[in-house]
Amino acid sequence: MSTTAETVTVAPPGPWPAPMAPVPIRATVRVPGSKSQTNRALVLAALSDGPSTIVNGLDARDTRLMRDGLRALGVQIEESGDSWRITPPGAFTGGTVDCGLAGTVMRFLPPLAALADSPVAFDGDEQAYARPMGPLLDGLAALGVTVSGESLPFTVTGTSALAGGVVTIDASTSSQYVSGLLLIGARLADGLDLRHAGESLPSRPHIAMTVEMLRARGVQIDDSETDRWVVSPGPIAAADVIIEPDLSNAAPFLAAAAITGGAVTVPHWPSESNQPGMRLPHILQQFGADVTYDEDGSIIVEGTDEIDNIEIDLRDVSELTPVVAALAALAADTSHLNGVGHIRGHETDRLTAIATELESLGARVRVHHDGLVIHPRLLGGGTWHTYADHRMAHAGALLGLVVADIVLDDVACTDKTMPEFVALWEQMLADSVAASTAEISAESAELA
Ligand SMILES: O=C(O)C1=C[C@@H](OP(=O)(O)O)[C@@H](O)[C@H](O)C1
Ligand SMILES: C=C(OP(=O)(O)O)C(=O)O
Repeated sequence: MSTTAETVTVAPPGPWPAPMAPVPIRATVRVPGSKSQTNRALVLAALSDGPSTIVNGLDARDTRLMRDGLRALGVQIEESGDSWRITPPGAFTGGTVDCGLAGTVMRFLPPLAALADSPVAFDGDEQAYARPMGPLLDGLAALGVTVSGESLPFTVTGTSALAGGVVTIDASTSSQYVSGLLLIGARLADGLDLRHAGESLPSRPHIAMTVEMLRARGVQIDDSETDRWVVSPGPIAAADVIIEPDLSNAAPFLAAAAITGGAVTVPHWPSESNQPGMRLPHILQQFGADVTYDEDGSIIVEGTDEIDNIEIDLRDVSELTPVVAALAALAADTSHLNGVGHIRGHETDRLTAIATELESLGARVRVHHDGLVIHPRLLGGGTWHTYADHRMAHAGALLGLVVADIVLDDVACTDKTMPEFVALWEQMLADSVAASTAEISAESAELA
């Protein structure tokens, strides 16, 4: 039997004892659709010249907030199973948008609000007030939009007739400012000539994803110069799209095979994608796992008897950091995770959260301006705080497979991008036990 997203339920709030793996993990896990693609597809559909359909869109808190936010701006969204029909309004209306803790909502919807015919008020979870917004809001102000506030909560008062032109921002704290502005670039009278001037730019594959999805809808973008994107004015064509599985959300499942000497298969692994999870096969190989693909397009990760330490720059794929850090805490020697200073502004300050939680289990961790140095030690059980961060929950669950008595203080935060996480995880364990039992029975039958 394979573990699927359709047959599962959302985890209740409260403590969750992370189950240990009684046998090597061996399962097939179908992960739901990509958060990043879904929320881009929704925004692009709202900006398009006609109705669009999204199939296999992720149904989770971040994409619910996006759908509700778009509805507040006048967009019509009809949901029928895993097929959503999005009809853009004649003009975006004013209203109130709840961003929750979703970076894609707080960074992609203010530019749309700048096109609305009346003010749009943005709010979110209290924890989201700490997430950086300044460069995006300054970029909107440079376009002639009135913005009150520098972080959540704030109000955007735009006009449906923005001129556009040259805008320079410092996107070193999030690539999402660039993506958010690019999404509306074609709708500005003179288009958009967006430049990044700052220390360094994280998550470039996510910007490439934005550019690719805009181009697929007929938008012309010149990105031949580093850190500059020139978007020509013009219509954004409606399009019907199928969303890929969320490869970053496959990370804890694939890593489960790596740390237990098992084998996990994830179907529908794309041969090409701008999702950061495309780096996972290489990362898991660096940790010592074997990676193969079958003829049906599934990836298979198999653990070996060792977990190697690694030195890695995760700047492009920083959302993988919590799971990579958990693997590093189980490795043979010290690992260096670099290029991720900006994840202090993710769902929580992830550098501090990872260091605090790993140290509480017995590891030694040094936080520096740009990342983490993780010294593995014999780990013991304890409370693993998730800080409302879905990927901290993934990391804690992963460690719990091989370290006894880890209890996650709250696993309901996985609802942010994968409400099925606990059900999929528990099914993965049940499937592994069933696979081992079947193997033992087959061996006994052969011997008899
Ligand atoms: O555009 C996107 O969909 C995302 C961009 C990245 O943000 P940062 O550039 O802030 O890291 C990534 O970490 C986040 O999970 C999703
Ligand atoms: C950083 C993340 O999310 P967000 O889209 O809220 O920035 C993440 O999912 O790891």
